[in-house]
Amino acid sequence: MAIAANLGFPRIGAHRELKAAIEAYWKGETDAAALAATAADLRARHWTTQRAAGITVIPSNDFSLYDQMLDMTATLGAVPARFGPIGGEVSLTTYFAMARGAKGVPAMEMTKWFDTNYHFIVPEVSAGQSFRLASLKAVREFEEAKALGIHTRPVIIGPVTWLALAKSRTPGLAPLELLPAVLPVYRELLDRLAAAGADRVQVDEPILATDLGEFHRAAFWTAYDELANAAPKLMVATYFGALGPNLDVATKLPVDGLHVDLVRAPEQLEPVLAALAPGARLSLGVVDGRNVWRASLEAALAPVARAVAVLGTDRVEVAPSCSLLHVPFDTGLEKELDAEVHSWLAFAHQKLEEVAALTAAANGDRAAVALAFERSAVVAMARASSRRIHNAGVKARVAGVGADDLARRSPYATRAVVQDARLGLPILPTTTIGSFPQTAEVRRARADARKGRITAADYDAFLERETEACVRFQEAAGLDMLVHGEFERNDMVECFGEQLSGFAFTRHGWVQSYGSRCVKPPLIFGDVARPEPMTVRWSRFAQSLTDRPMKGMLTGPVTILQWSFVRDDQPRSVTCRQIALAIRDEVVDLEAAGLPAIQIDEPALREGLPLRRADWEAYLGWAVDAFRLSAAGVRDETQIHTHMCYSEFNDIMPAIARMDADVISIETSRSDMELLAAFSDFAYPNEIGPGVWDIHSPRVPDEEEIVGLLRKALAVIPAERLWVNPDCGLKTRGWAEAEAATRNMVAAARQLRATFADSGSSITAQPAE
Ligand SMILES: CN1c2c(nc(N)[nH]c2=O)NC[C@@H]1CNc1ccc(C(=O)N[C@@H](CCC(=O)N[C@@H](CCC(=O)N[C@@H](CCC(=O)O)C(=O)O)C(=O)O)C(=O)O)cc1
Ligand SMILES: N[C@@H](CCS)C(=O)O
Ligand SMILES: [Zn+2]
Repeated sequence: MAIAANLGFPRIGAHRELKAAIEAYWKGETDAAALAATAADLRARHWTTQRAAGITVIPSNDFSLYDQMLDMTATLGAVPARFGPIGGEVSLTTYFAMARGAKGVPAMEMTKWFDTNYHFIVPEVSAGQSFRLASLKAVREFEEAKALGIHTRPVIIGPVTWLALAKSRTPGLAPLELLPAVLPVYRELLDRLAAAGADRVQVDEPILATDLGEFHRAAFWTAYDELANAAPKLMVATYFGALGPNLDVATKLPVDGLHVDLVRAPEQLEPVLAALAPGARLSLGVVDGRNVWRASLEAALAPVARAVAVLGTDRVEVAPSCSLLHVPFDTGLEKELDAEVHSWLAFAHQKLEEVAALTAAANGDRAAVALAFERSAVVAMARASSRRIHNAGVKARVAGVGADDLARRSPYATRAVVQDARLGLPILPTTTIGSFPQTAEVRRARADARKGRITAADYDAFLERETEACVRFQEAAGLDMLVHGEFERNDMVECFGEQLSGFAFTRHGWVQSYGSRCVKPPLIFGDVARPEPMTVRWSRFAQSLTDRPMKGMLTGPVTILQWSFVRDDQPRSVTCRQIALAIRDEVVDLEAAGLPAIQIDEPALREGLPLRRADWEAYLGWAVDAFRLSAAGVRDETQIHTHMCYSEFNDIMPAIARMDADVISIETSRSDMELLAAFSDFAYPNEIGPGVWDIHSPRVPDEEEIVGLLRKALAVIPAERLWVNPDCGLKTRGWAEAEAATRNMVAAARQLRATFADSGSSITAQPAE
C-alpha cells in the first residue's frame, strides 16, 4: 500500500499559543513547566490532527521552541564556549541564550533557511571541537507521541546539511571536515531512537537541492555509509528544488528511502525513478508545502500513479513537497476572507487531506475520494476562469513598459549634485531605516481599531500623536534625514497587500519567521493594481511637522512578491512587474506630496535568488528591472534610497549597482563591516549607509564603538558617499534602547565631522583602526 506521509507540521499553534507561551516565559511571567505544558499540549493536538486528516507517517521532533537547526546544534552538544560549559543536557536557559544572546554574550548568528522567509540559527564550529549527545529531545518527543498511541517518524537535520550550513570559527577549517566527529553522535541518537521504538527516521538534507562540490557530495557517502548501519530505517528528505547533478548521490545512498520535491521540480520524477536504488522507497512531494493554493488532485496524482506503476504501491509514499512549517495552519479559521478566494486555498490541514486523498487514489480506492477529486477539479476551473483574477488595464500597462521606464532621467553623478543642493545635508548624514518601536501600545491600538473598540478617528489621532512624537524625537536627537516611524503598519509587506487590489489577506494565516516572531503573508491571487495612494497620508503629515527632509517609506516589488503567497498561474516575474508599477505610482505620488527622498526597501532581493547559480542571472534580470521600474518615475532631485538586510552581497554586486538607488543602507554591524568589502572591491558608485548598530540585539552601542565602525567604513568609502544609520528598522526594539543608540549614533557622526573640520583636510578615507 502507498502511504500518506507528512514531513513537518506548523508548530506555532492555530492561535499562536506557542508564541504567547515562549514570550511569557522570556518575560519571567511563567516558568519552564508552564512552557513545557503548552508545548506538549500543542504537540498532542498537532499529532491528533494529522492522524485525523488521514496521515499514516506522522513526524515528531518537527516541533521546536525556537528553531530545528538550533535543536540539532543542541543535540550535538555544539554549544559555543561563550555560553559556558554544559554539564548534562543543554538547559533551556542555554538554549535560549544561544538563540537570543544573554547578558554580555552575543547570540549565535541567524540567517535565511534556503529561499524561505524562515530564519535559522547558524551552527558555529571550530577545529578540534568535540561533539556529544547533549539533548534527547527527539527521543522524548517520540516517546510522548507513543504514549498517546501515535507511532511517529522522528525528523532530524542531516549531518551534511547541518555542517554545510555551519560557520567555521577557525580560519581555514571547512565545517565539513568535522563530519567524522559528528557521525558517532548521530549514530548514538539513532540508536537511542530505535531503543525507544522508532523504526524509521526522516533525515532532512535540503542541501542536496543546491550546487555542491565534490567534497560535499563525497561527504554524503561517508555519512550514510556510517548511518545506514543504525537500527532505524532512514528516509533522506530533499526539498525546495531539483536534485540536479546531486541525483546520483541521493539515489544511491544506502538508505531505505528518498523524498523528492516534485512541485518545484516535477521533471526529476523520471530520472529519480530510473536511478533509485533497488528496493528503496520513494516519497513523492506532490502537494505544495511552500504555497497556499489547493492542489489540482488529478494533476498531482499523475506522478504518483507513474511511480506506483514503476515501483509498486509498497515502495511509494505520498507527501507535501516539504515541511508544512512554511504555510498557515487551517483555512477553516478564516471567517472574513472573500468566499471565492477562500475556496481556492489549502493551508496545512487541507494539504494533509489532499495528501490522504491522493494516497487513497494511488491505492486504487478512487471511489472513496471521488468527491475530493471532483471538488478539486471544479475549484481549479473556477479559479482559472474567475474574473477576479484578470485586469485588462494592468495587463496592457505591463505590456507597454519600455526601456525608458526603467531608467532615471540622468546618471547618478548628475542627480547627486541636484540632490545635494536641495537637501543641504552635512557630510556623514544620519538617518534611520524607517520603523520606530512597535510597542505593545501601538499594536493594541491597532487591534482595538480593528475590533471596533476604538473609532477610526481615535486610531488616526493616536497615530498622529505617535508620528509627531517620533518626528520630535528625531529632531531633538539631531538626525538629519527623518522618517515617519511606520506606526500605522502591521507589517512592511502585509500593510501594502491590504491596500493593493489582486491581494487578499487572512486573519490567522501566521507563519513562523524566527523564534516566536511570525508574519502573515498576503495572498496575491490576481492582477495587481493600486486603487489609491497607500502611504502618502502619513508621509505628508510627517513632512508637514518639520523643516528637515523626510524620507517616504515603501516596500519594494521584489520583497512584496517574496514575502507573499504568490499566484501560481503566471510567472513570478510578471506578478513582480505588476507590483512594481503599483509602487511606481506611489513613488510619484510621494514626490508630488513634497517628499524629497523616498526609500524603497528590498531586504528580500537576495533571498529570492534561485538555489542554483545557473538560474541567478535570469532572476536578477527581472528582479532588478522591477526595482528600477518602481523607482525611475521621479525627477533627478528626488533622492531614491533602498535598504537591504540579511544579505551577503559579494556575489550579486553588479545587480545591486544596477538598481541605481542614490543611497543604499545595508546590514553590516554584526559582521564588523566585513560586508563592506564587497562594495569597495566592486567600486560601488553611489552612496552607502553601512549599518553601525545591530538592531537585532538589545545592546546599545556606545559612541566610540560607532566611531570605530565608521572609521572602518571610511577606509573603503569616501566620506562624501557615506551615510550613518542602523542596520535595519527599530520596530523590534524598545524606546529606551532606540533613544540611547540613536543619540550615540548622532554623536559619533558629529565627532567624525569635527575631526574633518579640525584637520581642515578634504574629506577622504581615514585609516581603519
Ligand atoms: C524584516 N523582516 C520581515 C520579514 N517578513 C515580513 N513579512 N516582514 C518583516 O518585517 N522577513 C524578514 C524579517 C523578519 N523579521 C521580523 C521581525 C519582526 C516580526 C514581528 O514582530 N512579527 C510580529 C507580528 C507583526 C504583525 O503583523 N503584527 C500585527 C498583529 C499584532 C497582533 O498579534 N495583534 C494581536 C492583538 C495584540 C494586542 O491586543 O495587544 C491580535 O491581533 O490578536 C499588528 O501589529 O497589527 C509578531 O508578533 O510575531 C516578524 C518578522
Ligand atoms: N523600513 C523597514 C525595513 C525593514 S527591512 C523598517 O524600518 O522596519
Ligand atoms: Zn531591514
